[in-house]
Amino acid sequence: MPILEAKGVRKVYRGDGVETEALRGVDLKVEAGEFTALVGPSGSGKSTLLHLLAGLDVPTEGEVFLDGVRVDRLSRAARARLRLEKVGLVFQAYNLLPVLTALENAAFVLEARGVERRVREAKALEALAALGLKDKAHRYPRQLSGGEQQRVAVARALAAEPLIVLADEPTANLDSRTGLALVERMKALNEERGVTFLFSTHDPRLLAHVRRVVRLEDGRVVGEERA
Ligand SMILES: Nc1ncnc2c1ncn2[C@@H]1O[C@H](COP(=O)(O)OP(=O)(O)OP(=O)(O)O)[C@@H](O)[C@H]1O
Repeated sequence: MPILEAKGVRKVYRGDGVETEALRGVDLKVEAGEFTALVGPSGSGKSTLLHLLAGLDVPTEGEVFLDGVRVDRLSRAARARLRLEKVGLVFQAYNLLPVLTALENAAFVLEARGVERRVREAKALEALAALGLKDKAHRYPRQLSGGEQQRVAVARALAAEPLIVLADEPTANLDSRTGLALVERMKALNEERGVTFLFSTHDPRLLAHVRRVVRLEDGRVVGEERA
């Protein structure tokens, strides 16, 4: 059974009298343990597909499954619960909470899951350290640069040790050293803990490690390569 699946997915955005068909019938299966990249030109539907697979939004038509559960039929609250248990998100739009420190942000998902303070802080600190942010753990987001804030968001996704990580351009805005550290951390989680990764990227450092590349164009899957 695939861990992520989109079947005949269409997504139409409606607003201001304009309709945009962002996805035009996408079929995609991702098996547990994959380290897969979504590529394609700007506007091809990569972010939309990641949002639907994460259950952040629902398709206009078609079906979406996450670890065997049909997510597009669930309520918003049930989708949020499923995400909390199983999915780490690295999306620009789901950023840090300004009133929490980097450490508290990185520990946030674990806290929501009811993990005790000592354990969640140790895990959050380890994730921050792996991304070169140990000495900034007690700063608030406004005291961090944009790239540092993004690394905290990545630490939050990884600290929770989810089954699946969905990420939209995770290495964008990172300097080359940090970008590489992130790629290595993702790869290690994939190989050592079997975490499934699906991410959009243009980054050659990240593409060098993927075993499968799915290409989207104009809302459709137009090709696939396996290394
Ligand atoms: N909330 C929205 N409302 C209306 N149209 C949207 C919305 N989000 C995305 N779109 C449109 O849907 C299409 C697909 O957008 P999407 O963000 O999924 O592409 P993308 O491949 O991730 O692009 P990029 O690489 O630039 O991030 C585009 O035409 C975009 O303008």
